[in-house]
Amino acid sequence: MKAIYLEPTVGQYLLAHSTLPDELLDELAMETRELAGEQAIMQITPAQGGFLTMIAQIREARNAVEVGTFTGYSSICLARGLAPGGRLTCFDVSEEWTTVARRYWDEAGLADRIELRLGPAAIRLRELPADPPVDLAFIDADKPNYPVYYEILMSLLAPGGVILVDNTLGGGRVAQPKDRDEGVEALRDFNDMVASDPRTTSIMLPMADGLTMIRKN
Ligand SMILES: C[S@@+](CC[C@H](N)C(=O)[O-])C[C@H]1O[C@@H](n2cnc3c(N)ncnc32)[C@H](O)[C@@H]1O
Repeated sequence: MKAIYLEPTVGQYLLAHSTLPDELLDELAMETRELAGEQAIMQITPAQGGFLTMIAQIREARNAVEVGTFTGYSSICLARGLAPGGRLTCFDVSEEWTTVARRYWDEAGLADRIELRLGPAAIRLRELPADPPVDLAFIDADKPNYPVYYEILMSLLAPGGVILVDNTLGGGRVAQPKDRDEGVEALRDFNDMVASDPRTTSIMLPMADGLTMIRKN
């Protein structure tokens, strides 16, 4: 989703003063628009992509997890930031979209670092071993299951490990108490739960549609 809290000119200025996505990511974004039409909005923004790579680099991530892969943009950004020998495990229900992701992992030379597990993530995440612990996770799938993904990942996360969660502002609707839409309420409950979790420190960033960054103490 686009940056909804910034003037477009300011958004363009920020991007022009950040490391830009390479041709492969631009090509993937273009192909996703052609294949997925309006659904292409599910893809993270270039600024978020750069941020994911940087967090993975700073964290020196060796065991990363992604919930919600779609055509692969965010997974490529995460995998590029992994420490040498690091691995990314991706979860998604869609064979159709992840076939595109697999092709781009090959093109990016990342296929040996990424494993895809197809199926409902609420079930498949539970198959992950506790050892080695997860040091970085990105949640960007079906919103009603965010609390489930969060709890499973918290149980697998190393101390100092980081979880990033996308779309936590729900188009800004979470901040409008009169909006009682079921999906908005669920997101609001999730945000309240994260903010009051004594096991973590967290910050909500106004990046794209809201990106929450959570660190396990
Ligand atoms: C917002 S898109 C992910 C976008 C991706 N991070 C990117 O940057 O391109 C959400 C993805 O979650 C997947 N998804 C939806 N429900 C799911 C579930 N129950 N378990 C696993 N994946 C699911 C969808 O198939 C879709 O590919």
